[in-house]
Amino acid sequence: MEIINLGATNSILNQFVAELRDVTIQTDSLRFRRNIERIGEILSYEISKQISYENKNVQTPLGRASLMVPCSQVVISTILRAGLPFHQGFLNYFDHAENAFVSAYRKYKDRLNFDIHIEYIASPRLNGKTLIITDPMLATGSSMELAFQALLTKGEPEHIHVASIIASKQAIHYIKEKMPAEKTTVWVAAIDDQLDEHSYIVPGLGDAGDLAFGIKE
Ligand SMILES: O=P(O)(O)OC[C@H]1O[C@H](OP(=O)(O)OP(=O)(O)O)[C@H](O)[C@@H]1O
Ligand SMILES: O=c1cc[nH]c(=O)[nH]1
Ligand SMILES: [Mg+2]
Repeated sequence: MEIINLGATNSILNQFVAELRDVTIQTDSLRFRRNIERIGEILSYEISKQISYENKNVQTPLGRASLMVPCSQVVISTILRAGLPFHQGFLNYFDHAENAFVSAYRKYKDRLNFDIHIEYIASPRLNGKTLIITDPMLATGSSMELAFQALLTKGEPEHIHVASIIASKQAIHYIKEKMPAEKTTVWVAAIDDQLDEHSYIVPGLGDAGDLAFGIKE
């Protein structure tokens, strides 16, 4: 399984990640959502280099231009709710893509222990398609694994791109074990070393869903 950490190369991407993490900036929820969206756009561009292309002739006012254009059938899927602005970033570029949505939330058994619950899925058929699963945070990796399992009930994708912003080292190891190595590529903007006792990424950025949409009851 290929793991691509785009934050390891200097680019404007890291300014957006820094603003997501910064306690003095991240409370501006409009900027927080927009930064997530912008990172979605950057990851889309990078992922677009790995899909299939075909030749197309285009009639211009002055002649015919021959160029290579994407021909993969792309499905952008997102894990609610923090994934929503990230999804929009992908859709800004893959504007012809089909879309899928999966819900996942942590149901706490006590203060520290939880199970991930999936209650909702809306997806097209996935057979033979390029599936991009977007979620800004990969903490334990469980939400990603279970969302992927839920999506598999809709068919077998040809290739899977897992797209995230901050992943823990633990989540990277977990995803490597749980997802098909031969046809999964993982794209992240940062890999952080630790999880705290609540399974939040450290240093991470806090709770992405709450920062984007407000604290839930
Ligand atoms: O890797 P995991 O340990 O499963 O954690 C990561 C999940 O946590 C966040 O969602 P959260 O459960 O906070 O829901 P929310 O987006 O509604 O806030 C995030 O968007 C992932 O889906
Ligand atoms: O660090 C984390 C872990 C789960 N969900 C988040 O939003 N942040
Ligand atoms: Mg959350």
